[in-house]
Amino acid sequence: MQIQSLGLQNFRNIKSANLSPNPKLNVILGQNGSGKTSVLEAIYYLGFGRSFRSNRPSKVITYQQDSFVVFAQLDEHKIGLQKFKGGDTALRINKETVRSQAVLASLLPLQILHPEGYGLVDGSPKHRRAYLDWGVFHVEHQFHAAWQNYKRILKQRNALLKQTRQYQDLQFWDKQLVELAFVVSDQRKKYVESIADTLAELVTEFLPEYQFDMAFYQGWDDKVALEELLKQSFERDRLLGYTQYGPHKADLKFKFDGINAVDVISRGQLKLFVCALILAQGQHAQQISGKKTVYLIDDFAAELDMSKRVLLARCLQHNGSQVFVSAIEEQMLDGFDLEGCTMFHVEHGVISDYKTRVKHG
Ligand SMILES: Nc1ncnc2c1ncn2[C@@H]1O[C@H](COP(=O)(O)OP(=O)(O)OP(=O)(O)O)[C@@H](O)[C@H]1O
Repeated sequence: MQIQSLGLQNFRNIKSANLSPNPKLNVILGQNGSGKTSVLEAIYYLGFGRSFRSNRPSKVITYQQDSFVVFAQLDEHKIGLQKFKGGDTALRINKETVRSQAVLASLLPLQILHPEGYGLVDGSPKHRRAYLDWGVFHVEHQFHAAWQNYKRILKQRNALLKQTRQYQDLQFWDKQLVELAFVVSDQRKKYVESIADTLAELVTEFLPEYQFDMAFYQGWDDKVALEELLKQSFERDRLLGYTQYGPHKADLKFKFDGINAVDVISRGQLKLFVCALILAQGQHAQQISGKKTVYLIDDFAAELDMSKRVLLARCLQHNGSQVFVSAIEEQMLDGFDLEGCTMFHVEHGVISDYKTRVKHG
């Protein structure tokens, strides 16, 4: 998948911009606070319907404006998103209004690497579930509906837990919940198995000093059937006011030399590991669905020594995907082959003076 053109209106300090990105490497250069990350954030909005650095859309709309707009021409579709101060969202594909962000997401597989994004390893399990579900979503078409239905029924169950003292009142919901739990969990399990080799290869390349291992926890222990477990834990669930077991509690455990990743690796190694995780997903999605992932890399140079910058840059470029990378200065991009790339200069929210480097020979 490629973004052939990108338009922004009233997005943070960018009043208006129309860009024609390079099908391969796009470099976004600018001083601190110029608006580089905002360009990545705008693209991210198209793929995820939210920001990676603020959960309040009103913060993203340019001061004194009522909405922001981001639109892009992809290979075959034109997609657009408008967010209003009051919280409403309008989504469009080829000028038609669509209701679900999932439709846009399926057209634009996106991955991001940014300094606050290491929650994938050192944050709560919800980050790792989101990672897992991105992968399953892009290769298993039934997954999204099953997961949405599961979450809807779980909400009903949790509401009922607060109202009843009798397990019988929950039985009807639990039957449906268990059926959906198996669909969701089986697909996640298969996905983890299918991505394991690609991920292990990348981790070995980026962090050869460690023996890497990944394990999937589905959200409950297989020793007891989920239906039975829900019944057994009813009293405790009722006291807590939520359901303790099920796919909503799934997690991925990453270990290096048998020890939890967070207890072993440094910040720079964490960045490399997160990069291995997102590259593995992109490569796998491409093998299965043929769709290429677009990579957004914020502040490329931060926390990496030169040899690692070279390694990472090569990996990103050899992937053949479209990449958007931000940096303060061109010198910080050692490792990237800049021939043929497009450079955008951002200054006080104005994106200009871009040029495509001429490819020689
Ligand atoms: N809603 C808004 N309206 C107008 N300007 C905003 C809004 N939100 C943030 N800004 C400003 O937009 C600028 C863009 O910041 P952004 O994070 O994109 O910069 P950056 O180039 O990535 O900087 P850095 O290198 O420091 O990360 C900042 O100066 C910020 O003050």
